Amino acid sequence: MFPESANGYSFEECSATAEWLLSQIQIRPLVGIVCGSGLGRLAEMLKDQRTFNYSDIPNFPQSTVHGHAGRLVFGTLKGKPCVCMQGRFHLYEGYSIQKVTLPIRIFKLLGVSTVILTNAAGGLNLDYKVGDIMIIKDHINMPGFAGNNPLNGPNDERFGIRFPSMSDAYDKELLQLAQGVGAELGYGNFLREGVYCVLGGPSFETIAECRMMTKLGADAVGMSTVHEVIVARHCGMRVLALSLITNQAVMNYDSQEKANHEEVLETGQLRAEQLERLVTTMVTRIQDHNSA
Ligand SMILES: O=P(O)(O)O[C@H]1O[C@H](CO)[C@@H](O)[C@H]1O
Ligand code: HPA
Repeated sequence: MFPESANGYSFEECSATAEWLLSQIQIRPLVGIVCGSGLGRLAEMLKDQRTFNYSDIPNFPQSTVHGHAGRLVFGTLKGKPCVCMQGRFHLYEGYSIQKVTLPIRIFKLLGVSTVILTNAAGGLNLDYKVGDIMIIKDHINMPGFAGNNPLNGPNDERFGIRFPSMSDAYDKELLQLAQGVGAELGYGNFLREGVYCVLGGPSFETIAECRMMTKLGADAVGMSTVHEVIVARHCGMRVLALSLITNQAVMNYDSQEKANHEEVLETGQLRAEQLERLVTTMVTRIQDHNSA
């Protein structure tokens, strides 16, 4: 089955981690940010930082992937209190899906009401170019089809309901705000809106798999984010998610191209500044909501 399947953290364990963090910091974050592969510089935009290595936080898993520093950073973005994961967890690291998504529940217990997730993704849509930023409007959860869902196991109503809807996973108001801010910043010719398909990884996709995902309506493919979105929505936080298209998925048998993590990290560096500007400008404009 899946690693440590259905072994989540209890509400009390999550609360203990959140209370430990709250006892060390002055600020109360309203926005939670997750940095994708190679996109960790975003955390450096925070002012008056207080940083924790994941290894020092009770119950936290460790980052094992190059391009994911493994630090939780608290601070403000233009005065707005934020918490930022400089490095996320992935299923292929061998963690249970509940462990992968634990920080999202911690965000909730810290007082976060809006989550902004970023990721690096392969472009499936033939119109997409490397360096495009895709605002995620919907997802296809492949591990979910196989029964690997972060909400598996007993449901604790203190987090959320047993059967949460996902037709409203990506907040429409935040999506429009991202479009508006992107247009203002002059990102019109590389800002997209599309469907993200998550796979388990860590192997990249075959050509046949990429063709299949395109037929299913996916515009980009990656190995993260969706589990975090499900957990965030389950506990009532609003979600905005952005994919940086770091490489073109290989769709042709004649192609000599091969997906590789180095290219993913390099593209991250090229577009990091624009992505940072988009996220920071958005954060300053977000209206605070207590729940979705
Ligand atoms: O989704 P993030 O964390 O950005 O990372 C992406 O980059 C890695 C592959 O290069 C995979 O982990 C994929 O999911
Ligand atoms: N496939 C899966 N995950 C990814 C890719 C890809 O092409 N690029 C960045 N993350």
